Amino acid sequence: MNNDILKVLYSKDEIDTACQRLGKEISQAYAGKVPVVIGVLKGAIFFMTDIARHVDGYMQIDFVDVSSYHGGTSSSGTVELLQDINTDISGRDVLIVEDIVDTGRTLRFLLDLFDKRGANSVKVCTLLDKPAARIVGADSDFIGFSVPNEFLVGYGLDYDEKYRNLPYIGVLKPEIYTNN
Ligand SMILES: O=P(O)(O)OC[C@H]1O[C@H](OP(=O)(O)OP(=O)(O)O)[C@H](O)[C@@H]1O
Ligand code: HPA
Repeated sequence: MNNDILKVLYSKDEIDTACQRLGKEISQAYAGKVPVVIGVLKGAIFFMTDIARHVDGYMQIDFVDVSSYHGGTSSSGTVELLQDINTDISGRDVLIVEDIVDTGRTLRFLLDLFDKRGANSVKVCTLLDKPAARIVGADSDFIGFSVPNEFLVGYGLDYDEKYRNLPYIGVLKPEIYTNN
């Protein structure tokens, strides 16, 4: 285990099992449809590619890059659109794929953006949901794990751009971010 990690919250096997379950739920929800599945960079890249392989049927994929955490463990409060999707989503069924919903600000921003563009439906799949940290209302339709209000890293989630490549999700030792 990486030395900066206090404890592993979800192992690679537990994440794989959650991806299989969510893949089934999504396959059923979109049976006969071709959703536009939009991964939210950068955190959701690992989850997006894993879950897509558990969904039956056709899908189109795209990515959007937004950011609101600038190196720290708390949201700046402002969501910046760094890179937009290339797909025309008017009349389409959109599935947003997130690694984590924390304050809800990022998800609220994306839900409003895609609604304004005339999507037929916009649903959300998140691996992690942190309800105790919610500041802005933003609900997900497909949820991997409901997590405690702690700062998590691994499997896409970073602190200061580090730890994204850990194969598990862990709690970062508080001294790592309090010393910086
Ligand atoms: O619910 P919120 O408080 O808005 O937090 C959730 C968002 O924060 C993280 O992204 P971040 O802005 O850190 O960018 P990154 O994915 O590139 O790390 C995460 O990937 C979510 O998109
Ligand atoms: O717990 C978290 N860890 C990493 N990035 C995040 N972005 C929002 N919440 C988190």
